[in-house]
Amino acid sequence: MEQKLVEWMGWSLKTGLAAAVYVCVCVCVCVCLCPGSDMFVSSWCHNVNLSSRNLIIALLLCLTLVYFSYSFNACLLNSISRSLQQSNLRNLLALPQRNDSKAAAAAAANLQLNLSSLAIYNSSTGLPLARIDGAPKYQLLRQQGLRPSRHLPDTLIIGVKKSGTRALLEFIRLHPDVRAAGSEVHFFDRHYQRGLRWYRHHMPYTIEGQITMEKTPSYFVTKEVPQRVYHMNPASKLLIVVRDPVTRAISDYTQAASKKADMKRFEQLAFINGSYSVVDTNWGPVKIGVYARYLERWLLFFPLSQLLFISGERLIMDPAYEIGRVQDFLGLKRVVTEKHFYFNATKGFPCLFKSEARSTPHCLGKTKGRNHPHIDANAIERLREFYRPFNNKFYQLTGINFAWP
Ligand SMILES: Nc1ncnc2c1ncn2[C@@H]1O[C@H](COP(=O)(O)OS(=O)(=O)O)[C@@H](OP(=O)(O)O)[C@H]1O
Repeated sequence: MEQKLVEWMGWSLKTGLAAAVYVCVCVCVCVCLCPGSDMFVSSWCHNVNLSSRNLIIALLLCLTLVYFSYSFNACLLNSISRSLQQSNLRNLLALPQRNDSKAAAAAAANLQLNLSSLAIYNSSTGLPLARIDGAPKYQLLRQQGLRPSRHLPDTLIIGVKKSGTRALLEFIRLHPDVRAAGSEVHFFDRHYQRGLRWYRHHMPYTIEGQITMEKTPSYFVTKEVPQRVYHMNPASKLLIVVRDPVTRAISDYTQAASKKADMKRFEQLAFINGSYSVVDTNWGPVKIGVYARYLERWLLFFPLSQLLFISGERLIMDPAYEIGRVQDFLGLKRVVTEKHFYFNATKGFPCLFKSEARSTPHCLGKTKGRNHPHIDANAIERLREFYRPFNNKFYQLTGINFAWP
């Protein structure tokens, strides 16, 4: 709608200016040709002889004719070319009917044309209206009458940090009906005061029928977030990747240690007083693993049916299985299957044959799937003991036994 208005304004301005210039020229010429006119130009005009005046009148008539025939033909050609483009696109996408946007999205994705960014152009001025990331499919779909626009997310990957949230996002966004914000937006925990308009602006362009997704793992553990998400959309779908809390804590620590050279050992930070008897439940990497505690807050606002729990361990062992569950949960056709994945023995993780961003086989970045430091087996055992009752509570709340040791 906004775009239409801008296009219309551009067109009116252009036409208005042309008309104004044209009227000015006509008025000047008429004043010149009017015998006995006492306007300020008349003295100059009286110097023009009669045959020249006739010539000027003929010229003016010709100009008027050219102007009108140009406007008419431009209009005609425009509408012919638009209908040709539309029928070409329909053939290209083999759409069953004009408004079948889901089929359009899927077919367009099958075109597999890769451009990292593209601009939407104003059809009359030729100037870019907005830059969008995506592929030429959006330009084609726009010509088809399906205008890409930004929407607030319908689905959020809310956590849990270091459980495989990036892998989940990269895998699910292979689906042509899923479009996701590339980086973590942190709207509900850090930027909430900026408002929903700001948030929407950080979302990718989608067409009707596509799901908008965002992942920020800290949402799961931030107190205010469940209520805020509920206020945005009580029907939001929430994806939660969980992993054995002990491995998760070590992964969290490994990431922190990679940024700080003089970081204490994991065992020193996870326990109070240097012995393995008292677990430091205030230390972030340990605290986050008490999943049941955070889940209870979410369940105050959302029914279990709107939450899907994904096993971080299974996402590594059998990504197609977990992605299959996610597609079912989101009401999507199972498009992402085992054909999309291969196991990279060097990395030790599943990788992708191709994705929206790259058409060659690739793995997640080097910050995903790091080598963990050696941790004392007694410390690990003590932590397992600590988490056991919380894990059982979590199994009870979710109705899933993740079988963590
Ligand atoms: N396919 C694939 N490739 C690489 N890594 C994978 C994959 N699937 C899951 N994982 C696990 O994801 C862990 C990182 O989790 P997150 O993406 O949630 O981390 S973050 O919270 O966004 O920082 C990461 O943790 P670390 O092994 O500690 O690096 C991985 O174990």
